Amino acid sequence: MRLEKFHGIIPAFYACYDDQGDISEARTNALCDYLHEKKVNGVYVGGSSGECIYQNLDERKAVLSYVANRLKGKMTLIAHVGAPSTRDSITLAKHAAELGYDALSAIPPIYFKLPDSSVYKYWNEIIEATPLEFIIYNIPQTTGYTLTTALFEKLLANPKVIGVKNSSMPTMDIERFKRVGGDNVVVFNGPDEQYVAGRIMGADGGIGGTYAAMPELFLQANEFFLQGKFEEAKRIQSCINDIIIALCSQNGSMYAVIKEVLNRRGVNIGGVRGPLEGISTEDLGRIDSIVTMIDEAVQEFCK
Ligand SMILES: CC(=O)N[C@@H]([C@@H](O)[C@H](O)[C@H](O)CO)[C@@H](O)CC(=O)C(=O)O
Repeated sequence: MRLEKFHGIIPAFYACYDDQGDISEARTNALCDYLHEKKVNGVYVGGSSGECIYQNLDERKAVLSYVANRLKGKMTLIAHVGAPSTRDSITLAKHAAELGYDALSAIPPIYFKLPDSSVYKYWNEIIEATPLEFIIYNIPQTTGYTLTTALFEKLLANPKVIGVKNSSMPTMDIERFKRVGGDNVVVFNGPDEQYVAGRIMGADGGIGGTYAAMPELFLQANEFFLQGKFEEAKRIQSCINDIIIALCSQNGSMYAVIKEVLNRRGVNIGGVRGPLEGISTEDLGRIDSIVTMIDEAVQEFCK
């Protein structure tokens, strides 16, 4: 199937900084190699987890280049090119197209509350800027904008629009988008806490911010789903949720905690950029327990 390359487990790629807080090519490569080794289906580069909102245009272009240079031909590559202005989004889109990304994606416009007509125009101008296919990014909790099924349907009139990454919390939204698009579109589950539920409601896979901290568990959850082992899928999701709650309950932001988890797992990608909070001394001991939770879950479920 044409869209099959977008199915499965697609981690949202993290920002990889050096010790001074600048984008690091070497650390970006290390994260690429780690995810390739884990056999994930693709990566979503430069989205929320990529801290795109805290990076300038040159930095975002550099990240897109480093990842493409390392992973092109090895897995599916999706470039998130949403930026405050249409102009910058198009610059990023053209750059991603030159690098051979498989698809583009973008959040709706941020900061000003704009009408549907402006959102439609924004996405369409990005879509028309390159030959690449496009995945809409619906994440109302951070953008304040909720994609309706009516606008989704209107966007799907353009054959370059192949799906939606849905990060809103109700799994019903996944069911509704799938209902509108059918087999010709790919719907990604966004909230990692309900990966299994999202799959049951019609998602073809997921793009998630915690996948890279525990790729084995999400790959296994996906396998359980595909094999129709719903009891096991429910149990692994429950374990994943305990881990996500722990990742989100520290003094440091979730991304800072995940980066330290990765560090303990042998991949140093630096810290986070302010205003995201870094980890505290108190967090360090608790992060040991989170790593243990992940290791034990991998032992239990991924034989
Ligand atoms: C609101 C939010 O950030 N949602 C995340 C989730 O993966 C989220 O990190 C996870 O479910 C933990 O709450 C993704 O849907 C977005 C994402 O991964 C990205 O664009 O990087």
